[in-house]
Amino acid sequence: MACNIDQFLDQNTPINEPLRGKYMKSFGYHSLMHRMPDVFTAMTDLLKAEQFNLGNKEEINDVVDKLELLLSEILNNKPLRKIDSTSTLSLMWNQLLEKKFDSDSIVTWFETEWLFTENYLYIRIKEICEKTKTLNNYDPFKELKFKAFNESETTMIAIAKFLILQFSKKELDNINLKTLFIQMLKICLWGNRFDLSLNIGKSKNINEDPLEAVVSLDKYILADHSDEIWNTLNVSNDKNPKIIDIILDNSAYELFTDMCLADFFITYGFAEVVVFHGKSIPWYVSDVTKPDFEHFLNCLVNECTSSALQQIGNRWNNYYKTGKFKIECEEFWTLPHCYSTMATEDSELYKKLACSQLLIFKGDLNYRKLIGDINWLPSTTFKSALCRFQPTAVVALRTLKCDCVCGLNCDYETKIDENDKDNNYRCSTNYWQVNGKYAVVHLSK
Ligand SMILES: O=P(O)(O)OC[C@@]1(O)O[C@H](CO)[C@@H](O)[C@@H]1O
Repeated sequence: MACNIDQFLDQNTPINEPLRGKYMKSFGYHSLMHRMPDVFTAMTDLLKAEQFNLGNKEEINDVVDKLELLLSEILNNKPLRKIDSTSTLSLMWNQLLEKKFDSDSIVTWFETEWLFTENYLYIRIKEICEKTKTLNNYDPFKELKFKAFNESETTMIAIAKFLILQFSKKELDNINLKTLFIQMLKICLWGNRFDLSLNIGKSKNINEDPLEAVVSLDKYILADHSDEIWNTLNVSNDKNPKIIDIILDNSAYELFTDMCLADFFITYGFAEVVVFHGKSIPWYVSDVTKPDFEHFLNCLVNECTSSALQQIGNRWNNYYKTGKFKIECEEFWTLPHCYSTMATEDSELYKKLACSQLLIFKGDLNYRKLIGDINWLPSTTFKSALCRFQPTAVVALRTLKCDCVCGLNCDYETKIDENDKDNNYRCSTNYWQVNGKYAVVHLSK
């Protein structure tokens, strides 16, 4: 053990409490103590490989040393410190750190709320790169995100061919339109399984048939509001222009599925504009930045050999050029705030989101921020877990990768027992919350 274990409790996070790494049976403890070394190894391996491309061996070695010191700080549960940078985001972080230092007697990696310290990790990584001459805009995860794109090409081609066929049909009656919507919604949901921070260093070839997967995976959805979301989409209101916002998660395959869903909204008139919200700095290994978004479109148009992907890529690139697809990377998404504080912490963003028909939050980290990273009782309703965050209709599409969940039907344990009765990998009581196998489709309006 790298740090004083007296500060740790051999239990899970207490009910209705925020997740903290000090609870040794929690995913936060496992992530900080055992997953972060893998994330750091992946970063330093990529940097060492870059030495021969960037020709700045000395500076890269210095960054590698600083990353190793940062990892040692985490594993030894050291106190957090302010960010040594003058960037706008760093100054915002330093205001939050000052408040934290004033309010909490102990501010360390494992004692402080895990949501805060895990988000803080990525601004510390940004600080290390920012202080260099040749790596100040370097994305330590870029190569991993590019590789993930190549590993998902087969499945993307299958979906592209399916979409082109659907879009070629003149008219879809309401039943077929709803069927197509739910297929796109669930392809988008399951696109969240492929998150590099969980599978760091392991290649994740995605070869499944996405349409078959939507059917076979339905039994792993523990709360499914797809029908209610469809009904909400069909309720007209006087908001103009019709905008739908997708708060993004991971690049590569997940981003592809997000754009498929966005194309459905544009093609069938549910939205005139889809606004994607990305991250302003490299985040959680595979989260989408604006360079990732534009690189992704460029890959589809110029690097793929598949005519279907080129056709879809040109279609989406045209949406992007004509303003039907927009990407915005507000600082708020790379601060540690739970979304229930958005109305006060970033009232401009809250007002902007209030103009939307629908907000679709993708993935686990967004979900955690939606529900305050609290260890709710699973039967707690999604609406109450949002703690009055409701700028407009809110959807969460999330595969469970972290031990906090809400809004589950009373039969969720029966479902899990039926699904996993033959598998002996039930290594812990909350294994189903952290292995990315189960999912929720929530709506609050
Ligand atoms: O948001 P995503 O990409 O679906 O998942 C983010 C994640 O990998 O990071 C945290 C653990 O480090 C968890 O929220 C989750 O496991």
